[in-house]
Amino acid sequence: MQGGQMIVEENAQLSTVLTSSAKPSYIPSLTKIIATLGPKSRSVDTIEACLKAGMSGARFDFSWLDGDYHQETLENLRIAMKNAKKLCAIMLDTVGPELQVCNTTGNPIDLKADTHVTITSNISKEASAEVLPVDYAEFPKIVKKGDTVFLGQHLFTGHETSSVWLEVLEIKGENVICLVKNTASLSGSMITVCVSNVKINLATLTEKDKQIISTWGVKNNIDIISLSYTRHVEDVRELRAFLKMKNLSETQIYAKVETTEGLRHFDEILQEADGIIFGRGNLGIDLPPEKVFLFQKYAISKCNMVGKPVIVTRVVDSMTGNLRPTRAEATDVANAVLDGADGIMLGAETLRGLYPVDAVRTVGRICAEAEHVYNHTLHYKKIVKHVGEPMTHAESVASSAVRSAIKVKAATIVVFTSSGRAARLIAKYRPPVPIVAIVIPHLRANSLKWTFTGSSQARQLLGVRGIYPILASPDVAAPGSEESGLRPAIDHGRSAGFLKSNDRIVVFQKVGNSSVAKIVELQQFFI
Ligand SMILES: Nc1ncnc2c1ncn2[C@@H]1O[C@H](COP(=O)(O)OP(=O)(O)OP(=O)(O)O)[C@@H](O)[C@H]1O
Ligand SMILES: CC(=O)C(=O)O
Ligand SMILES: [K+]
Ligand SMILES: [Mg+2]
Repeated sequence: MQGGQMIVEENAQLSTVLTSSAKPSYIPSLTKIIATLGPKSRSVDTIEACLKAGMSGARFDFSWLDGDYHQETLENLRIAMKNAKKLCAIMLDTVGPELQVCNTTGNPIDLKADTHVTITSNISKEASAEVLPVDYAEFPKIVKKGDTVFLGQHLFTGHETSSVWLEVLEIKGENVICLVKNTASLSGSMITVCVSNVKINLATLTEKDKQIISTWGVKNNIDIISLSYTRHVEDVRELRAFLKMKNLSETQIYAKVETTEGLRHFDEILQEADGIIFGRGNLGIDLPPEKVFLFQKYAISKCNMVGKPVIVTRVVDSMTGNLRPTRAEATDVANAVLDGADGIMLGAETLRGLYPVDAVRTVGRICAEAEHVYNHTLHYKKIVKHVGEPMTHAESVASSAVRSAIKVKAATIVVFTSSGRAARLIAKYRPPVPIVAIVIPHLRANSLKWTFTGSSQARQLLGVRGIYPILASPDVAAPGSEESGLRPAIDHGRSAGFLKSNDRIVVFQKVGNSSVAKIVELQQFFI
C-alpha cells in the first residue's frame, strides 16, 4: 500500500519524542475534531471550552432525544461560538435503519452473565432483565442461532458495563432467546441493537429522518448531514433530491459507511457524497476485528485521492469514563492521521462521557504530533500521480501554490473562495501549514428574499484537514484593491498569533477565469 515508502517523514527525529509538545495555540491541530453534543456537553461553558480545545464540528445525533432538546443545545452552541469567536460546523446525524430496545420507562436494565434474556418483536411488552422489546417486527427473521447481538449506548464493545453482547440460542416465533455473555447495566431510553451482517429491510433515509430534516434541518439551515448506514449510492442520491426539495441544496452529505454493504459499494458512494464518515462503531461489528484497519486505509486513501474529507469515529472510547486514553487508543488516533484522515469524530466520549473537553483536547494534541511527522511530500506526490496530466488550470496552480508554500517556508496559504471549492483543492495537496480560506459572500435570491451565501460554505470547510475559514464581509466581494481583500486574513492571523511581521504567505485566488498563486511578504502589512 505504501510501497515501502515511509508514512512518517524520514527526518522525524527521536529527539522530538522527548521534547514537550507544542504550546496550546489558536490552531490546536490541522485535523478536525467533530464532537457529538449531548447531556454532558450542552452547556454554553462546556461547548465554549470544547471550541477552544479544538472542536470544529458539532454532531447532533437524532438517535438520541428530540428536536427540542437538540435545539436548546444548538442555541447554546451559537452563544458559545460568539463567546469563543470560533466557527463550528453543524452536523445532523440521521437515525437511519437503526434498531432500538423500547425501554419506555427508561429504568436501568441489569443483565447478568450466563443468564438468558429474550429479545421480542412484541413491543407491547415492557423492557426488563428477562424481556427486551425491539422496534423491528422482522427481528426474529433476520437473526439465526449462533449470531452475536450487541446492545448499548454508542459503545458496544461488550467488555465494559454499559453494553452487552448476547449469543442467539433459539428463535421461537416473535421471541429470540439469547445467552448473556457479560454483566452490564443498560441505562436510558436509547439502547441501540446491533447484529453483524444482517440485512435490515428499512430505508436508509427513514420517515422519521425526513421529518427531522424538514423541521429541525430546515429551521437551522444545517451545514452537513451525516447519512447513517449509507449502503448504496442511491441512498445519497435520494437524500440529495430530498434536500433540494426542502430548499437545502447547499447542505453537504457525508455518507456514513458503517456496514459491509456500504463497504461493497464504497467507490460509488464516494463519487456522490461530499464526504465520508468511516463509522468504526458499527463496522467493527460487521467486520472481523483484523479487517477494520485494512478498510480504513483503503477508504481514507480513496477519499484523499479525490480530495473529499474523511472522518474516523470511535477513537477514545475509554475516555468516556477516564481522563486518559489507553496507549492503544492514543496510537490509533495518530495512525488515523498518518493514514490521511481529515477529522476525528467523538461520540460517547463527549455526548455522555465524564470528560468531554479533555477528550477533545487530548485527541487534538495527538493529531498535532502526528501532523508534525506526516509525510506531506509523499502525499503530494501520490495526488499528483493520481490526477495525472493534463491537469486543469486550477488544479495545476493549486498544487503549485502548495509547493511554493513549502519551498519559501510560508506561514500559511490564503485562498479566496466562494463555494469553498478552491480551498478544498488546496487542501487536497495537504500543505503542512494552515490554509486560511476567505469566504466571499454572494448575493442570492430565492422566491421570498435576498440573502448572502457564505456562512454555510465557511462552516462546511471545517470538515477538511488544514482549512481555517473566515467569512468575509460582503463589501470585500467588490475589492477596491487586491490587498484590501487580504487584510482580514492577515489581521486575523496576527491577532490569533499564527502570523508575524517577518512571515510570508502564499495567496491563491481566481482573477476572472484564471487561477493565480503569488507569494506575499507580510512586512508591508505591518507598518
Ligand atoms: N484579493 C481579493 N480580494 C477580494 N476578493 C477576491 C480577491 N481575489 C479573489 N476574490 C474573490 O474571491 C471569490 C472567489 O470565488 P470563486 O467563485 O472564484 O471561487 P470558488 O468558489 O472557490 O470556486 P468555483 O468558482 O470553482 O466555485 C471571487 O468572488 C473573487 O472575486
Ligand atoms: C459514529 C457511528 O455511527 C459509528 O461509529 O458507527
Ligand atoms: K445516528
Ligand atoms: Mg454507527
